Amino acid sequence: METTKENTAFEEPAILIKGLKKSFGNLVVLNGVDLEVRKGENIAVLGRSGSGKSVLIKIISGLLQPDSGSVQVLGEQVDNISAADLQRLRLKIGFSFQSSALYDSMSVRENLAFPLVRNKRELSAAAVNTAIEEVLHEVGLSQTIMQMPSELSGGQRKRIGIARTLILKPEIMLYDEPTSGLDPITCGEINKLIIKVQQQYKTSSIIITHDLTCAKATANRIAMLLDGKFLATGNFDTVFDTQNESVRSFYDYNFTTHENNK
Ligand SMILES: Nc1ncnc2c1ncn2[C@@H]1O[C@H](COP(=O)(O)OP(=O)(O)OP(=O)(O)O)[C@@H](O)[C@H]1O
Repeated sequence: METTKENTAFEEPAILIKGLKKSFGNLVVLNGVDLEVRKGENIAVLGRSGSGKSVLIKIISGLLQPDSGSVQVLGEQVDNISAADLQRLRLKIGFSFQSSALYDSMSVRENLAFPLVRNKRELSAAAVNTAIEEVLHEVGLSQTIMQMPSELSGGQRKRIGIARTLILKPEIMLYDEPTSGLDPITCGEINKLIIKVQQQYKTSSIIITHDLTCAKATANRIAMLLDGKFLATGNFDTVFDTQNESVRSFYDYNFTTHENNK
């Protein structure tokens, strides 16, 4: 499956961040971040451990307040939004957590029904069932409907976690390390699913990852977070065709090692 390439004409931005700053005490984490995620676009955010990637997505989803700067999500100013508007906006944002965040005591069916029953109370039982069947089909796991999370593989848990997010038909997807802890073949399947979600659900996505194979496969553009700012943004080959030592060492350490280990 092919990703849409960087020069595709995307519409207005889904996420627009300007001059974003965030510190914790003396620790400056984000120091003037600018980022535009266009509608329908997948952006991979790369950066070393502790560089502020998770802080960035927490600010985008309104879980953390920035110190200064402007954060616009689907036309709403998240840095200055009422609690009710934020709650409404969050329904349009899907999170795929590193841990998959499934409820272990619930079956796959119950895990998928949960967000619908909680957020779309108007839906009939039949409509809930149809939505569950559809989304399971999309992630290729129809057969797991009656299983418990403990009976699923790591890759299957990730897929069900993504399905649970997709069932609310989000406009934005935030993937936190979607391929971490998975073998290369399962990583490839998750990468294909991320592209399928982009194409089928028309989502705009931020993919936080250390896995450069994932970034290359899934993202229209890469953004490298270094020293509190996006040092380089562009398509994969452009970003890594550089003499910048920090960017090169990130590539050499992560990608060369990863590729050689295949
Ligand atoms: N609520 C908080 N209070 C204090 N410090 C925090 C808080 N949240 C994050 N930090 C600090 O901000 C820095 C960036 O954290 P963040 O979790 O965004 O890193 P990351 O780039 O996602 O790292 P990793 O790739 O390891 O997940 C870290 O030094 C972290 O300790």
